[in-house]
Amino acid sequence: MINLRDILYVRLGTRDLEGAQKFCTEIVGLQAVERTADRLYLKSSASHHAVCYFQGEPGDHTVAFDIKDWSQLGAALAQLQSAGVPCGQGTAEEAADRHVEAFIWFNDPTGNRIEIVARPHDAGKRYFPSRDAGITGLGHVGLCTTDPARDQAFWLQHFNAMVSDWIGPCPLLRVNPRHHQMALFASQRKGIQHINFQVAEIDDIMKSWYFLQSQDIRIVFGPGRHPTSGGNFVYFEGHDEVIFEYSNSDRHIVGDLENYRPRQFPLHPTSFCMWGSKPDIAEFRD
Ligand SMILES: CC(C)c1ccc(C(=O)O)c(O)c1O
Ligand SMILES: [Fe+2]
Repeated sequence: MINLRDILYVRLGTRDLEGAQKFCTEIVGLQAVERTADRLYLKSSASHHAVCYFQGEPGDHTVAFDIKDWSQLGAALAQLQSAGVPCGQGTAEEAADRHVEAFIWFNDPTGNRIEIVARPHDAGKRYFPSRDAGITGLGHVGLCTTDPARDQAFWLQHFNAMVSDWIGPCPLLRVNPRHHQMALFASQRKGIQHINFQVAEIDDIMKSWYFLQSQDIRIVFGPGRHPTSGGNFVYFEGHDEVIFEYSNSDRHIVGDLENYRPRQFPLHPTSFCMWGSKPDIAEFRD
């Protein structure tokens, strides 16, 4: 069993680093901490970064988690190798690029690239954005899956992942008490469907909703409230058509875990939003 602690960063390929920087700083409210000819690092908390854009193909996505016990990184790689999972160890140069001491990578059954990180670097400077979106940190990703049941079984077999709730066949998975760090999202493709940043309160959601409209940003869902995590939310389309979500989900799964039963919500609009907002998101329309 590989014990993960939390989601740490995402890496996104882009052909337009300048556009990514403008959108993420001026619209999303992330802080650019480092920029080179082919890299852009953006932070949302005390961690060195939550998002790294690299010069490359849009759609080339990676999600990273940190491991609870860094001394178990080698054992994690051995477990994945013996199970026949495509995987490998990052080089020292690749680790430096990620601002971590060490990492391994693997592909999930859909083909999503996931990294497991040991001793990620924190930053000496606190998060200080130019736009106050109320962000408190990276919350979760919506990760595309071509077979939700298969990929759920993969995550439950190898990791400390647990199902918090299902919407239709799609599980909301957690590796710590927060409601979810990953929402497996039925799709025909691999990659990240949305990136969630947690914000402090509902006022931040509504203030951003007005702000995003004033900037002609396409709102694709919300404002609304998820019955699953309980979070208020707004989703909007960003650079390279990646969708961003702000939410203030405060549901934690704690207490008598032996008897916790994930709730099964039907594949119906009310399961996505209890206020009646309708998503304008490709995967929902298919
Ligand atoms: C629409 C997606 C899959 C979704 C559903 C529920 C929650 C939540 O409970 O917070 C999300 O964050 C989602 O992104
Ligand atoms: Fe989400």
